[in-house]
Amino acid sequence: MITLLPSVLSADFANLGNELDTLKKSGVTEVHIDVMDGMFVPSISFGMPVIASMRKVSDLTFDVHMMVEEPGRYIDDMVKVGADAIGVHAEACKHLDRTIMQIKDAGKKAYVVLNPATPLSVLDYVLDKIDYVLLMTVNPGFGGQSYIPQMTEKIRDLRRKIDARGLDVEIQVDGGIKLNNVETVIDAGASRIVAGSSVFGDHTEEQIAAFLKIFAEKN
Ligand SMILES: O=C(CO)[C@H](O)[C@H](O)COP(=O)(O)O
Repeated sequence: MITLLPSVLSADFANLGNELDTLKKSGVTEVHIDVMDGMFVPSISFGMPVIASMRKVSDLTFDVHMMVEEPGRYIDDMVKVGADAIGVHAEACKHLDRTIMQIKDAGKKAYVVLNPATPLSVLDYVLDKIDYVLLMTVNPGFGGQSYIPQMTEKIRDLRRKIDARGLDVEIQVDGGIKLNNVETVIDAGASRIVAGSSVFGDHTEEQIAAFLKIFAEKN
C-alpha cells in the first residue's frame, strides 16, 4: 500500500482550511506537516498554534516532521495539538532512543528522519522500535528543491536492511518528489511519499489524481 502525504509547507497558508478540504476530497488520507525551528534548519515555518487550528477543521492523519533541535522538548505539545505520527531527526536528538520512547509512550506512531549524508547505521539499535524511517531526499529546510540522485541507492540499502531483519517498518521519502521520479523511489522500496511543490498550486486535484493513479498501478 503506497501513501501520498502532501506537504503543507507548499500550501497557501492564508487558505489552509480549504487546502485541507481539497486534499480530503481528492482522496488523501495523511498530511505531512513540517515544523522548522530556525536552528536545526535555517528557516522557521510554524508551530503548535497552527497545527491546533488545522486539527479543528480536519480529520486527516497528521504526520509531523520536526526539524527542531532536541525535539523531545515538544513531543507532549505536539500530541496535545493533534499529531498522529511524529518524526524526529537522528541528528537533532542527544538521546534518540529516549525521544522515540516518548512518542511511543504517548500512543503515537514514531519515525526517525535522516539527512541525506547521515549513514543508515544510526538506525541499527532503534529500527525495531519505530514505525517508519523518513529518508530526506533533499537537504531539509525548504520546499521546491531537486531530488538528490544518490538517495535512490540509500532507499534500496534501507529496504534490504529492513527485509533482512524481517521488520514491518515503512520507508518514507521527502524532497524533490515529482510525477516523473516517484516510480523510481517506489521501485527502490519507499511506500510513503511526501510531495509539496508537485502537489499544491493551481491544479492540486489533478496532481493528486496523477500520483494516486501511479500508486494504484504499483499496488
Ligand atoms: O521537509 C521538507 C523540507 O525540508 C518538505 O516536506 C519537502 O521539501 C517537500 O517539498 P518538495 O516536495 O517541494 O521538495
